[in-house]
This record gives sequence, structure tokens and C-alpha cells, in this order.
Amino acid sequence: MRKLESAPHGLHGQLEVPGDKSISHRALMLGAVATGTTTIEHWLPGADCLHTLQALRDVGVIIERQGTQVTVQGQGGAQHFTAPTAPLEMGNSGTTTRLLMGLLSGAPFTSTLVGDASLQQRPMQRVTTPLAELGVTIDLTEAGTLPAHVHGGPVHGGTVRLAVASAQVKSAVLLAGLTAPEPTVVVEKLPTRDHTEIMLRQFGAEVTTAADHRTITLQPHPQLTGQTVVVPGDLSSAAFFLVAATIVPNSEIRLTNVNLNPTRTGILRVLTEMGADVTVQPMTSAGEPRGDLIVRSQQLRPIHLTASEIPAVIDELPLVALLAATANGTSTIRGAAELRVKETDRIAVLKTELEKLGVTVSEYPDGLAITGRPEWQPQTTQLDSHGDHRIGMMLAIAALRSQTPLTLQNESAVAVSYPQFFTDLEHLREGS
Ligand SMILES: O=C(O)C1=C[C@@H](OP(=O)(O)O)[C@@H](O)[C@H](O)C1
Ligand SMILES: C=C(OP(=O)(O)O)C(=O)O
Repeated sequence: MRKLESAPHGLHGQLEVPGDKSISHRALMLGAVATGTTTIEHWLPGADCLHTLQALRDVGVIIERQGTQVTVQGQGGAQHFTAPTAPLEMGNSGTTTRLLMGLLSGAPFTSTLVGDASLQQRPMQRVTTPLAELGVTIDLTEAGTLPAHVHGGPVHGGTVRLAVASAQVKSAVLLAGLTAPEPTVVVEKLPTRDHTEIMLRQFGAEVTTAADHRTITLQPHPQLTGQTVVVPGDLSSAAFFLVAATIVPNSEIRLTNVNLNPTRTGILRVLTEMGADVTVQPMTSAGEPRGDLIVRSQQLRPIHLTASEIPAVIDELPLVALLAATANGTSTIRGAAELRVKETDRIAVLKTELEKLGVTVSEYPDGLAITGRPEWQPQTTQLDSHGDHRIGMMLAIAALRSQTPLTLQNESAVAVSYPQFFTDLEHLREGS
């Protein structure tokens, strides 16, 4: 259990957040199937990415890591991976699991994927159904969950229409398509984060995205060549401090070198629409856009989010709920049923934890309505991450403006995506 700090003098100073989680996973995977060496800088050493790293080592990929610098010796394709001697451990990571199902489709052996109690509850048919359309067989439990047995072998191309808006599923299909002799076409329901497409292009693949942003085509037999990947800061991690500096009075902070890929910047649009004071200073860079963010505290107005806006802010919805809890009036988040199948049922958990703070919350099957108030009246002092990293960090940010001392149970979950979160938060708290 951790005692949470308040920030009566606000947050101040400058910070570079750790590398982007989505990009860190992908750099390892593309490095593993490319020809030659890939060097990754500012890689995220979070538990999820460490599971990707270990799983790739377990199929014979040589990877060296010193802190945030990683070197991957490419195998020249999943066909050259070697069979693991034990089940591959996915830990808590949905991205590791779903992307590896795609990558391992082209390997010449069967691999078994296992995960922790949370991951074992999460739906996997969303990946196995589209991969089956490319000729891949993956066995799951009757409930459609882990453990998964991925029967690697020949993969064929084709056009796959996805039933859920998920970058993980899109990426799994594209990674499977790397060994197909025909083009692979993915049609998404809504545009989702496009880090896989950007990085495939960087490694030498021919990937085109149609004007609708939903139809992606991978040409067969790409010659992937090892690259240097400089991972930008994770906007999903920066978002905790963007929100903190907005809702804690007398704050002003600068976050440097943050990823500003437009498929991820929903939280910036939400903040702007709610009346926050955020300045974006873009940098010129090839590939993934990046820049600095400056934010000062501000009183907010409510917001109403609907389905088409959800993918670009999916992992920040716990923070949107917190912003709403401070705004003047009732906000709604709808079309976000995906929240129910993340590390926890984030809709149910947000209601439980925000109600503990004295905030009025109602639940929909696909979202929440939250009525903000300038001062909360906590009903208890004990908050709980429920083992979900993003819930734990959001609650630590909420505590910054609490008048009542609060504690957090299951705080170690933050290591999944942001091991140094509490140190970085302290840096900004002491910056005043
Ligand atoms: O592709 C990725 O790296 C991710 C995609 C998102 O999941 P879905 O694509 O399943 O929504 C997101 O929630 C997750 O944290 C990372
Ligand atoms: C949903 C998340 O990750 P994953 O699906 O990789 O477990 C997340 O980081 O919020």
C-alpha cells in the first residue's frame, strides 16, 4: 500500500517521459524479423515490453539491452525463429499477445502463449478469427481466451475486415502477412493507431493507407532491413502529467519529446475542448511526429465523447473521467465498450474508485456519465488500482488535489507501462 501525496503548491518543471509502449513492442518485433541489426534508443523497460523481449529471446532472437538501449539481431523472417522449449509468458500484456500471434503465424512450429490472471480473461478471438482468414490455426479455450496454441506455418494473403476497432488486431494481421505470397489488405471499422504501418515502411515494406484511413495494404515479400529506431516519449504516459497540471491549481510544466502521432492525440483534443491551457510545440522529425507540450492549470467544462473519437484516446479514458470529475457539469463517454476488456473492466472500476472520492458516476454498457465538482468529499481513504496500471496512476493524480490523505492499494501495477512513474511525479511535485 502506498501513501499518496497532495500538491498544494502545484506541479512545476520539465520532464521527458519514458519511451512509447506501442512503438517499443513493435521495434523489437520488426527488428526480430528484419535482416541485420536493429538498434533501439529510448526503449521502454516496462514489464509489458520486457515480456515481448523475453518471448522473442525464447524463439531464438539474440537481443541485448542496456537500460533503454536495445540491440536486436534480426533473423531475416519468422521462418528462421526456433521452437521455444516452454510456453511463452505474456504477463499482463495484450499487445505482446496479439501482435505475437500474428508474428508467430509464419514460424515453423507451434508456440503456446500464456498470461496472468487479467490477461487470461481478455478476448482473443478478435485476433484468431481474422488470422484464420489468412490460413492460420490458433487454438484457444472454449471461452476464447489464453492459453493460445499458435500453429505456425504457411500464411496466405487476402482481404480481412475487422469487427472491432483495434490496432492490436490490425497489427497482428499485417505481421502475419509478412510471410504471405499475396498482398494482405486490412479494412478497419475506425482508424486506429498506425505505428505498425509507419515502422513497416521505415524497415522497407510497401504499405499503403487509403484515403479513408481504414484500408491498409501490405505488398508481399517485403525485404525488411534492420534500422535505428529512436522511440519518442509515450503520450499515454505524458497524459498523466498533462491532466495533473491542468487540474492541480498553480501548476505549469513542460513535457519534452512526446509522440504526437495524430492517431494518439485524442487526449489533446479532449483537453482543448474542455478549455485546458495546453501549448503544442512540434519538432521536425521523420516517421513518428513528436514535440514538446506546455500545460498550465485551468478550470474545465464538461465534454461528450462518442464512438468515433474513442480509438485516439482509448488508453487515456481513465484520465478523461478524472478531468470530468473536476469539470463544471456532467460529461459523458459513450461508444467505449472496449474499456470493459482492458486490464480490468475499466468502466466498472472507474465508477467504484471515483465514487470513493465522492464523485457522482453512472454506468452505461458502453461508457460513463460523470458529474464533476470543485471539491470532492472522499468516502474512504483507501483507493485501489485493481492491478490496472492506468487506474493506479490516474488515482495518484487524483490524490494531488485531494484535501484528505489517501492511500493506493496494488500500486506496483504501474510498472507495466511506467516503472518510474512515482519518481517522475515527485520530480514535478518538488519542482515548485
Ligand atoms: O496496438 C497497441 O500497441 C495498443 C492498442 C490499443 O489496444 P486495442 O488496439 O486493442 O484497442 C491500446 O489499448 C493498447 O494499450 C496498445
Ligand atoms: C490496454 C493496454 O495495454 P495492453 O492491451 O497491451 O495490455 C494499456 O496499456 O492500457
